[in-house]
Parts: sequence; structure tokens; C-alpha cells
Amino acid sequence: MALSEIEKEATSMDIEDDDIPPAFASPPCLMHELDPAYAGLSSDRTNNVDVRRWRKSERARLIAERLAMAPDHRAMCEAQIVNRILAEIGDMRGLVVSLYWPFRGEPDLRPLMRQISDQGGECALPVVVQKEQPLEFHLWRPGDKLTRGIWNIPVPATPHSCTPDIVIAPVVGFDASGYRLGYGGGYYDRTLAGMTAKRRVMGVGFAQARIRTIYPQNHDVRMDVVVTDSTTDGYSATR
Ligand SMILES: Nc1nc2c(c(=O)[nH]1)N(C=O)[C@@H](CNc1ccc(C(=O)N[C@@H](CCC(=O)O)C(=O)O)cc1)CN2
Ligand SMILES: Nc1ncnc2c1ncn2[C@@H]1O[C@H](COP(=O)(O)OP(=O)(O)OP(=O)(O)O)[C@@H](O)[C@H]1O
Repeated sequence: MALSEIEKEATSMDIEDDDIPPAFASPPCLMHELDPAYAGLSSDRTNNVDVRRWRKSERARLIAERLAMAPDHRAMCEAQIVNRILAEIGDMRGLVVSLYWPFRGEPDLRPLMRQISDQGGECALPVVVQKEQPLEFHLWRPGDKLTRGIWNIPVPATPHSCTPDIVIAPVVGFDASGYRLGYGGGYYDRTLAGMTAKRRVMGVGFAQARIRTIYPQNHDVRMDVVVTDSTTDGYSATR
């Protein structure tokens, strides 16, 4: 399916490119304003508050930067990312690959979904079934009906849960050790922590998403490989 057809399909269900779903605002947590001892927090937990605050501003910076990419440059980068992913996966037959429906300026990999299907693989999309719980992956073929999930992100209309062989995780940022900065829900970390060793985790983003460190915490799960428009980097299993 050509990209224009995919776009038509999205429009027909009232979902547009780069649709930015409204976020749920939560009240600010003021615990960090208190003395940690008084609040019953360990110093580790205090550091964690600093990291959370830093991540929040870094996310905002990185998302704004990628949303500002010139359309022709973006399209060129997306084509390079697709080629790199195809080269990295190789023989697609029989593999279930989870991707994502792009939002907030993520690389649009919908053309790749068609290629995966055409080459004998199966695609899946991530679904938030419940807040603060692991994601589910539901099989989806280009052309299948979509519906709006949580945060208005399109998800397969007919749920068909599966376990991907390859999890392609969009990054907001990634660091030199292969750790991922996402949207701050902890969804991929929770999901990967609960999956068996079989899965391969492939982070995907534009080259601008590369940062020195995300200050990895105990819950952060390292990716096996990160693909950008200009690089394919593998990471070993040890920190
Ligand atoms: N395209 C795409 N689909 C995806 C993901 C993704 O990263 N990309 N997800 C990958 O997980 C899940 C959705 N995860 C999300 C997690 C948080 C927020 C969000 O709006 N968070 C708040 C801030 C939260 C915080 O900082 O505590 C916000 O931005 O206002 C949105 C989506 C499933 N679908
Ligand atoms: N395995 C887990 N179990 C319980 N809570 C977790 C787990 N992983 C992450 N979290 C929680 O999620 C919060 C957000 O994590 P983090 O900042 O790493 O999100 P993220 O990777 O940017 O988000 P996402 O994966 O949704 O794109 C953490 O502060 C942590 O409390």
C-alpha cells in the first residue's frame, strides 16, 4: 500500500498524521520539596526525583527538536531508517515484529509495515490496556481497521494479542549504553521486564535523539540495538 493510501485510511477513521493526542495532566508531586527523611524517602529515592525532573525537560527538548525537522529531511531520514531496519532484520518470514503508530514526531514507519507483511512477516502494534501496566501487542496488517486507544493513539480494532519476536521501540532519546528514554510512562520497561529472553529489542529514532546518558535506573531495560537514519549500534548484555 502506498503511503498516500495509508493516510487516506487514517483520515477515513478520523486519525491524521502526527495527530497529537491530548495528554492527561496529573497534579504536580511536591514530595521532593519536603525533607527526604521527613517524607520517609531514602537518598536513592531523592536521586530518582532529580532524574525524573531531568528526564521530563530532556523529553520536551528532544520532542520539540524532532517536530521542527524540515519535512524533506525527515522523509529522507525515515527512508534511511526503514532500509537499516530491513537490513538488520534480514529474513522476515515467520517473524512477528511490533512497531508503532507514529505520534509526536516519531519516525513514520508505516511503509515498513507493508514491506514486513509483503516479505512474510507479521506486524503488531502496542496497546495500553491499563495505565501503569505492561503493554499488550496486537497483530495488525496494513488495511486492518483501527480504533483510538488511550491517549488517542490508534490501536487495532480487533484485539489479537501476540508475543513479538522483535520489539521495535520508538525512542525520544537513547544513550551511549543503549538505554531508552520514552514518554515517561515506563510502558516498554514494564513490558520487556515481563517478557522471556526470546525477544529482540530494537530502538528506533532520528540521529538527534542520541544523548550522552539517560541516567539509567534499576527499572530501565537496555535495548539490543538502536537504529537511526545514520547509525545501527548493537549493545552487549552487560552494563
Ligand atoms: N507511537 C507510540 N505508541 C505507543 C508508545 C510510544 O512510545 N509510541 N508507547 C510507549 O510507551 C505507549 C504509549 N505510551 C505513552 C506514555 C506516556 C504518554 C504521556 O502522555 N505521558 C505524559 C507524561 C508522563 C510523565 O512524565 O509522567 C505526558 O507526556 O504528558 C503518552 C504515551 C503505547 N503506544
Ligand atoms: N518494571 C517496572 N515496574 C514498575 N514500574 C516501572 C517499571 N519500569 C518503569 N516503571 C515506572 O515507570 C516510570 C517511568 O519510567 P521511565 O522514565 O523509564 O519511562 P520511559 O521509558 O521514558 O516511558 P515509556 O516506556 O512509556 O515510553 C518510572 O519512574 C517507574 O516508576
